[in-house]
Amino acid sequence: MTPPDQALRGAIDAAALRVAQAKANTLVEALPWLERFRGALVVVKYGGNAMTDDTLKQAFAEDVAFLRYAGLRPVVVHGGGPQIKAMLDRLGLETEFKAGLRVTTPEVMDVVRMVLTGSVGRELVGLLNQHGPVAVGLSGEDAGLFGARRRGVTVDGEPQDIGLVGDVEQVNPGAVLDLLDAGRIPVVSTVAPDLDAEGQVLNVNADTAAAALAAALGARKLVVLTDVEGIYAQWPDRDSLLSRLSLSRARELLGTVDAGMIPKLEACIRAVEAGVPQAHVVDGRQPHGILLEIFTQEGIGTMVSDDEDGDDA
Ligand SMILES: Nc1ncnc2c1ncn2[C@@H]1O[C@H](COP(=O)(O)OP(=O)(O)O)[C@@H](O)[C@H]1O
Ligand SMILES: CC(=O)N[C@@H](CCC(=O)OP(=O)(O)O)C(=O)O
Repeated sequence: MTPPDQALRGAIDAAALRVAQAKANTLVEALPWLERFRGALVVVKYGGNAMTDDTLKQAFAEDVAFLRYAGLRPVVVHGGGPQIKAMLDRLGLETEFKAGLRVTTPEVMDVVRMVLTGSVGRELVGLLNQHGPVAVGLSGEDAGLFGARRRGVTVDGEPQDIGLVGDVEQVNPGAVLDLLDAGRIPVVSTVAPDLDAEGQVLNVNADTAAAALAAALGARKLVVLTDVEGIYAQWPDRDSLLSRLSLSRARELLGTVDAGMIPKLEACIRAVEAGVPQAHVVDGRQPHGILLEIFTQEGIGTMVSDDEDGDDA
């Protein structure tokens, strides 16, 4: 007869095996996606409010490291609006947003550069490098990565000056490609030299910079993380979440989305127009949202593609 302690060990071993088998099944379910995306270049835009929680930051770093070790080539472009605001508050400087973009004086520009490149980028590099010496930070100023031109906005039909804010007009992706070829994860902050004023740098919205970079790199996907489930047809009606959007429907929707979603939707449209097959707006509050998007049939969030039959709106 089996002694009681051995019978117990048998039961525990069987339970542990079942758990291990479930894990193996999960890994095997990801196999078709691993095959499909092996070597694929994916630009992930991380920022805003999805970047303020420590647990979510760790999960983000795990996801990006996972992509790298699974054989994809992730590139991170980060924002840092809340972190810039916190530093401006500490310094007693006020700023306002017009059409989703920060009005940027020379004083504010110094803070934006210091926070994005000197603090937020450094922190992300540190988190990623907990998984191996893979991440390298750079800004749009490094190796001529970005060239930008000043832009204004239109509010209620009136053109308005917003100071040292630019749009990326030139991308020289050599430095990013060198890092990818060396097996690194580039982490890009979106401060960019002004093409019209030597020595001047401009504040570039991170969503639009991510789109420009994804286009220049010929990325397979652009994934924009945010603080809602995706793009809603009738914001804030929570029943109107869109899972797929064609380019033409996305362009129509631009007229109806508000503030923060404008640069994200614009970014998806620009990337897809420039040949990126799929651009996604994904909930960054959902731990491991990037993996859910890339490695599951259902995906999450909203996908913009040039498939005109691909609407669910
Ligand atoms: N149609 C829409 N679908 C989803 N969100 C929308 C829409 N229109 C406006 N929004 C707003 O856009 C916000 C996301 O933009 P923002 O706060 O700038 O994001 P982040 O901080 O992630 O960069 C959402 O929290 C929501 O309040
Ligand atoms: C011109 C402009 O608005 N630039 C942004 C750059 C950072 C950013 O885009 O950060 P999020 O992705 O976190 O919003 C800013 O100053 O806040």
